[in-house]
Amino acid sequence: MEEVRTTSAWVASRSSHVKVDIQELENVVDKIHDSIPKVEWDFEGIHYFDNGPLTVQYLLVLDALNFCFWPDDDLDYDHLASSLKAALENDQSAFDADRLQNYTGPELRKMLKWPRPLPLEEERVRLLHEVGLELERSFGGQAAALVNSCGNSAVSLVALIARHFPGFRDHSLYKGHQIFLYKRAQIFAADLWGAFKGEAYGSFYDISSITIFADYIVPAVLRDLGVLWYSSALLNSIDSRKEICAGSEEEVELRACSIHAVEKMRELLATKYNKQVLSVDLDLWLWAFGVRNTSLQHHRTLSIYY
Ligand SMILES: Nc1nc2c(c(CN[C@H]3C=C[C@H](O)[C@@H]3O)cn2[C@@H]2O[C@H](COP(=O)(O)O)[C@@H](O)[C@H]2O)c(=O)[nH]1
Repeated sequence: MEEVRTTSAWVASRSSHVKVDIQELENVVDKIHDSIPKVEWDFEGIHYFDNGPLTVQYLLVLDALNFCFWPDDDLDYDHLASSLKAALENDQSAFDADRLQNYTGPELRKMLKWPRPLPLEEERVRLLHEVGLELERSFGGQAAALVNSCGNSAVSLVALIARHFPGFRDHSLYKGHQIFLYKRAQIFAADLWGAFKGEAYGSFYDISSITIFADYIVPAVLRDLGVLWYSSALLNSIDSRKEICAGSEEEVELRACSIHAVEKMRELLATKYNKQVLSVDLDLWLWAFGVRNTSLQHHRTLSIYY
């Protein structure tokens, strides 16, 4: 994920709406270095897990739909994860590749037990079809086969997903440069690692290469911690719940500076305190803090990527 790291750093070195406050970042690191909060994967108890290939299929479907909940005040990630789990428990073939290719919007809504159209529903359906079609065409219909072909490398898995599934190619243009963020592809690797506790389908020798997952929760937490500084215009937009356009400088800076800030935290933990920490662990700590603190305002961007 060198591209994610270097292109995010590139944005952070030229950004004007968002800045990483290195002094505040150091203060946070000084505070947490001897008791880095560890949050367990599935601390909520909402995910499907059977220790086998069906779990891999479930996680790929979950992460294909893991974006943009905020337009509906009542919808959140927990609801998605737990309703997909219930659907699979009720019908073990619900996520078979041929079934994925045929869901309609109303059927998806029914599966998720949601009484009204989902945010970006047509996109969600299209992305499900894309996953089903490509799984069938290249991996015998099995997400587990996709994972098996990456040689226990999370980096290869992310690259493979980006190559096969256009909907996972999370990138942006910023001042003419291509910036790679790969939120859903990376979170799929991290979910496997977390669910299978680093064994079997979750065994990756290079899990430390994964960065955080630039969504709309983590930037809000980093702002709350003082690690990210926002311009007053951006602060106003976020606090007044104004939509921020996908691909705008503000949006790219929010996401890229979040990635860069957490990479800097890791670096400091290693150089100042000799502590080797994974971005995946820092991400889960920050994200869990963010979703428990519902008063934090987050940026609102219509996007299929996060
Ligand atoms: N950075 C980061 N972003 C994450 C997650 C997760 C869930 N990961 C699971 C894995 C193990 C744990 O047990 C978690 O359950 C979801 N999101 C993002 O949050 C947003 C949804 O927010 P809200 O509208 O409040 O539900 C949306 O952009 C969604 O894509 C994460 O881990 N890291």
